[in-house]
Amino acid sequence: MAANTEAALKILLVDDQQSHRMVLSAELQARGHQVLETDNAESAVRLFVQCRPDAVLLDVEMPEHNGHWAARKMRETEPEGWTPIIFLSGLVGDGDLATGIEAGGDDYLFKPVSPVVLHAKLRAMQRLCSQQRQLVQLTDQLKASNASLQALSVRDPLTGLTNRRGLDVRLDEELRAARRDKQPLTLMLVDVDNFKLYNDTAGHLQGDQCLRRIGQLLGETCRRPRDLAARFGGEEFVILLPGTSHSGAMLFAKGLQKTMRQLALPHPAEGKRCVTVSGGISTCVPDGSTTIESLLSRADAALYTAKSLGRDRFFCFETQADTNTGHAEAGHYDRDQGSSAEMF
Ligand SMILES: Nc1nc2c(ncn2[C@@H]2O[C@H](COP(=O)(O)OP(=O)(O)OP(=O)(O)O)[C@@H](O)[C@H]2O)c(=O)[nH]1
Repeated sequence: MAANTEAALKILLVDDQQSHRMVLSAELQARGHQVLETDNAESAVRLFVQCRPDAVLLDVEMPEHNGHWAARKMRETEPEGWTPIIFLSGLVGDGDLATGIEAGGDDYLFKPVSPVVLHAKLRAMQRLCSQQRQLVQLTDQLKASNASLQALSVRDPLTGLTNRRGLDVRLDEELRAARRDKQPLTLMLVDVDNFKLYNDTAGHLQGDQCLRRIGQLLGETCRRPRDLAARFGGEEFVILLPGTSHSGAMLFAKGLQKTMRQLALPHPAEGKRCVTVSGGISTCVPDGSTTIESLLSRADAALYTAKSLGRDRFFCFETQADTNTGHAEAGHYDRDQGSSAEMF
């Protein structure tokens, strides 16, 4: 490349007169630019799409379609991008200039083109182009940062589960969907038993570790795409099971208890063997009067009962069934929606 301040560009040169093209092309190539040439508007648009040049030098007066037409078409192919288009014209009227800019052109060069003016304009376009690229890059970075901030804002840092804020959003969505589709929705409040004792005996850091492990287990237990495990706060978790009936919820809870037993997290307090959890279940096909608060308060009441009955169990508000007494076992173990075993 010759000694100048322009970086090499890929330039699409469109002019129906071969002699003009030859002069300009030679001038541009002497400065190290790569030149793509064509003599008509239609093939110019095709080349523009195929080769994505860095800049376009576009004759205005051409047979068939003129340069303004080509500029319009080029702009249509890059709604979010911007490639500099400089018109080459023998016309000097204000009206022509305005029409060209209106059609998507950025500047005008009047024939015969002065090499000094040509390179000055190319440099100016390059500057604008690189600023625009930086802006696009910054915008992309900003979008990525926003997306990760958004993800962080709904994540509980200790367990990695969805936090209360994320839960509120999902609860609202699932409640609306269940109401609309007339499908059951199960909400469980899961609380670690005797956790104050755990902390008091093993210390808060060890307590955190225990919560992390339980959070992981709950997350892994929620296998269906719309199932959700969330940290409700403190040592309390929420499990949301869309499309899951009373019987399905009991089946899920029993499975969870089994996994907890297999995990056998030791409880550090004297007289205690393993960490257990209790759960309150609320299942309903929501109607117009069902709210997030009413679901949570029924699950909370059921959790209170589970605790009072001796902990290490799940209790269902609507059926008053207890996972440890076998009340709900009479053939109601199909978690799938629409089962004939549903109890509503
Ligand atoms: N380590 C740790 N402890 C927490 C966290 N959040 C809440 N806790 C503790 O969890 C304990 C909950 O105690 P309680 O509400 O009395 O419940 P519990 O001791 O589990 O008793 P039951 O629920 O009746 O079985 C309190 O000591 C809280 O300080 C946390 O993020 N990390």
